Amino acid sequence: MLKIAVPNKGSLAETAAQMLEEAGYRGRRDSKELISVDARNEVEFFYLRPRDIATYVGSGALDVGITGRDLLLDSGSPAQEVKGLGFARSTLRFAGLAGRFGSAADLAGARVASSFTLLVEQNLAEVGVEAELVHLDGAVESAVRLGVADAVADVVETGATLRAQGLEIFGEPILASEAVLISSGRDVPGLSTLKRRLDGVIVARDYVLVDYDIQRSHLDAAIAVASGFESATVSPLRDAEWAAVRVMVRRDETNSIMDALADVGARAIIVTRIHAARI
Ligand SMILES: Nc1ncnc2c1ncn2[C@@H]1O[C@H](COP(=O)(O)OP(=O)(O)OP(=O)(O)O)[C@@H](O)[C@H]1O
Ligand SMILES: O=P(O)(O)OC[C@H]1O[C@H](OP(=O)(O)OP(=O)(O)O)[C@H](O)[C@@H]1O
Ligand SMILES: [Mg+2]
Repeated sequence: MLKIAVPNKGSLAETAAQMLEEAGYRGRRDSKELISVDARNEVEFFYLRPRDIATYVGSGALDVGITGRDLLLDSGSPAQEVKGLGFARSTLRFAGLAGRFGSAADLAGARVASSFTLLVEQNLAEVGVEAELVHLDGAVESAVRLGVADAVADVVETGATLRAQGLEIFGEPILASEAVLISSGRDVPGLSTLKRRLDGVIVARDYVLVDYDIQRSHLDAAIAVASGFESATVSPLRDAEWAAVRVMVRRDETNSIMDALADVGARAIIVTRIHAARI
């Protein structure tokens, strides 16, 4: 059985569990369960703290897992990133009181609080800066106000949490992170199926189908707006001057593409969600 580590709480947990369900696996029914078996798919799920998942997978105790790229790299575990899963996107950034620091070089001799001390140490070593690291578990943005650090290195999505504490980002990003599928590096039965299924889930989440009718004389202009994943499906209509077109487009581009299609003469533009996909 393929042994899969899944985040049991925090911002990764819900979407990770949802993606596995959408991929056809049956996860736990009760949030108190730590292990659950999906006999039909021959997989066993282990619900663990996101920060510990790379340790379990890297040791070979479990075959694969879902965690954050930042957590994987900060763990120092030999587990390998298999693929990005496109959610929990964030960056690890330095921040300090407005105007206090201009770049990482200004951190020499300063106290830097973070939950990602290994990543920060490596980053500072690369730029040749020696600073004192203060390891904190979370709510790192409070460290400056409370006087335990001069600067922080923390996860930033919108930046709202930093701003609320009067902090400002400085320097280059330390890391761009997202949820990732990781593996122990062994090629185990069921892994390629899991990968393929997750690819399908990502496509179904990120793309929609757009159908429209267009006069053949405007077809090239419309295809130039959206050419499809491989190539657009073009079907004849009863009126030989018209064609029906179907393309996959990125969900976040849907409205701008619909506008551009309408501008080149497309009519009856219809957008449909994709339930499942194998690409
Ligand atoms: N606001 C956010 N936006 C996007 N990704 C985030 C955000 N906060 C945390 N992450 C990502 O989620 C992962 C951290 O998950 P984890 O469950 O350990 O922390 P958490 O969601 O902050 O929960 P906790 O309450 O235990 O701190 C990391 O990969 C991190 O980059
Ligand atoms: O840039 P923003 O959109 O504000 O999001 C970033 C914040 O979200 C997470 O915090 P969380 O709420 O998980 O608390 P934590 O610090 O205790 O982990 C992260 O640690 C940042 O603090
Ligand atoms: Mg957090």
